[in-house]
Amino acid sequence: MLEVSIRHAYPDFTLDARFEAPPGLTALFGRSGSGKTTIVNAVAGLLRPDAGRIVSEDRVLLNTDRGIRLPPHRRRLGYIFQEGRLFPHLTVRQNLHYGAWFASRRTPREDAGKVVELLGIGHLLDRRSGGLSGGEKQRVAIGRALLSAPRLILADEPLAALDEARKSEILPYFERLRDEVAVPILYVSHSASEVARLATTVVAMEAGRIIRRGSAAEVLSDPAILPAGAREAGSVLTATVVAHHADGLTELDAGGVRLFLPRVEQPVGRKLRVRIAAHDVILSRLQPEGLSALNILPGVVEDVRQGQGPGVLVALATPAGRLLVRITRRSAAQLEIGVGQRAYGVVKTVAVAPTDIGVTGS
Ligand SMILES: Nc1ncnc2c1ncn2[C@@H]1O[C@H](COP(=O)(O)OP(=O)(O)OP(=O)(O)O)[C@@H](O)[C@H]1O
Repeated sequence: MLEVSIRHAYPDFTLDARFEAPPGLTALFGRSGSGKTTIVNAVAGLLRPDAGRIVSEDRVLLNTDRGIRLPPHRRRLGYIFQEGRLFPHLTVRQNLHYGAWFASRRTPREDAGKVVELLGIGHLLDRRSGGLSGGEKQRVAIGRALLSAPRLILADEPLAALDEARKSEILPYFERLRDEVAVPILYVSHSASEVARLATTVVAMEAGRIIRRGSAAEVLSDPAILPAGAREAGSVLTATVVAHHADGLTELDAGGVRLFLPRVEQPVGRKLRVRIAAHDVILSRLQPEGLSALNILPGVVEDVRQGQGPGVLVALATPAGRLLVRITRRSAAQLEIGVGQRAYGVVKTVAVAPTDIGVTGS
């Protein structure tokens, strides 16, 4: 458990944030300038906040009331930056050892083997890190952070510098980190899809304050919380793999509703989290018939929220969870959408991208 309570004033910005991060991956989520990096820097010990208390796994890292402030190197943190920050002239093995050296021999030798296996970097050990791809570098950077035997991992926008293909290569390693390594992770991101895929807990920030804390499904599907803007709005449903069909589709069960997605390479019985972008859902007041779309979720309208632009965000309570639908104001008026009405959300199978489907952490 990580407990953070920080107050800090810059000339034009005041941070006043308090939250707890339980085990798993806690995403600090908010738009640029909301204060995410300021929090990470305070936890890392790189920023001396005006006032605050930070406790990681029962170790007090900072308590300004009691004059306690551990220096950065004694905080036992693993740091994963946006650009791997490896030593390019050293081999992967040497870069990894650097992490272990920092831990002053606290990492048992067999752990290094486990980390190398977890991240699939065994074949890269003798390569110079300068010659690796962006995705490979980032895997080594994760390994180096892990081998420093950290009590907490800080990851500040670790995927932001990667293209879409590299992102989808790295996301499963962060899932493994979350599910297989018992070290809490504080993960900074402004990407709703990344947070939907990885976060056990989401701490949403705006203008230096925490505006919401909860599970990815709860926070991201709250129409009031759209730090990334309405374009990124979407919901997170939990579903279980039921069958793989010969026509290339995977059938899922989401709270009793059948969903069909392009083939998902996960075994039958596996629980998944599926992000569905609000602009990929069609809303219907009547039960649709004769449609090509395979996924129809019945529900009740819970919330209708007008944005500043032409869009309206409708939250639909369905047996599969809360589904967000983005429609135009005109459609909302034509459909006479109102809270309490029955409606149907229609999701095209091919609208769900592979990066929007991940395994659940718990
Ligand atoms: N050293 C500083 N002096 C003055 N203001 C600062 C300083 N560092 C950060 N700020 C201000 O604090 C605010 C929050 O910055 P911060 O980097 O924490 O935001 P962020 O959410 O991490 O944004 P981003 O995603 O762009 O990094 C910004 O308005 C920034 O200009």
